[in-house]
Amino acid sequence: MDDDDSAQADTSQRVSSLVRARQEELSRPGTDPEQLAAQMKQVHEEFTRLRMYYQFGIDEVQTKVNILRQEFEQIHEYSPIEHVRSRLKSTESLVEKAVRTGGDMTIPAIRERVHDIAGVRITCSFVSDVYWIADMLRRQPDLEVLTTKDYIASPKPHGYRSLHLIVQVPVFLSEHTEHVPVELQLRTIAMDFWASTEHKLSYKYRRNLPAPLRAELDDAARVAADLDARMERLRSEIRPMPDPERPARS
Ligand SMILES: Nc1nc2c(ncn2[C@@H]2O[C@H](COP(=O)(O)OP(=O)(O)OP(=O)(O)O)[C@@H](O)[C@H]2O)c(=O)[nH]1
Ligand SMILES: Nc1ncnc2c1ncn2[C@@H]1O[C@H](COP(=O)(O)OP(=O)(O)OP(=O)(O)O)[C@@H](O)[C@H]1O
Repeated sequence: MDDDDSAQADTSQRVSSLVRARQEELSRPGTDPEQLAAQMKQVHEEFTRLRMYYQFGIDEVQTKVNILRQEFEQIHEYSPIEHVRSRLKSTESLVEKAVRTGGDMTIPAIRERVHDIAGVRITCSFVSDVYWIADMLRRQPDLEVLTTKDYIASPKPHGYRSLHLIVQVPVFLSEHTEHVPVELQLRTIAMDFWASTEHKLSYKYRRNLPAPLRAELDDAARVAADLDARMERLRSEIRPMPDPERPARS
């Protein structure tokens, strides 16, 4: 078994033991089997509904980003958006994070403390485009920005850089409106390259990277930041930043 397999087996084991604990709790002497079955069905339904709402939240945000992207590509002949990727957190990863962060294992309590169940990642070529796109989204009246974490202005100690927004989007359902938080990660290609490599290494070494690898990554983070600064200087040759004081031409 290699490291990846054993990390996966470890998570699966933790999820199964959680389910077992829940089953044991429900099947204590005196528990009515019909009541037990009804409770298990209810848990399953709650999880299915939760995942559906968050997928709709992703769809809403992704539509907004795609509209901006197409407008730029078709009308302005320049798009600050290079790639868009979305993901709905897997049940396994959600349960693992819910356990890791501590607290009640009820759906409302998990929703309260895990804010990245729905995620959209936007990759740009240039740092100024990251902030430009974030401002465009911030100005949309139906998107409420709940939190902003600027790891570009203040990188994490190991070198991670990105702009994170938790935005809340309304999802209009048949009988009610669900306000769904979506984690938006905005970053440059260089930041994305670094983060995806660091993520793969952290996963392989279960977040305990050997010191030489950590040092190599720290250095790579500095090179990536330097590349972003150099590319930013070239950006003005491609397209000047719009003047926020001047209204756009229709
Ligand atoms: N590769 C990589 N990704 C990171 C790092 N730090 C944050 N991220 C990504 O950004 C997400 C949110 O990170 P934070 O803003 O630190 O969020 P948090 O709620 O304080 O902490 P998390 O428990 O990591 O979600 C993570 O789930 C990762 O996808 C990092 O050092 N390396
Ligand atoms: N906001 C996001 N948008 C798009 N992809 C994301 C987002 N957040 C994480 N991902 C990607 O989804 C994959 C699965 O991530 P997963 O949800 O298991 O963990 P994580 O969010 O990176 O970490 P953690 O569970 O510790 O918060 C990874 O490749 C990760 O880079």
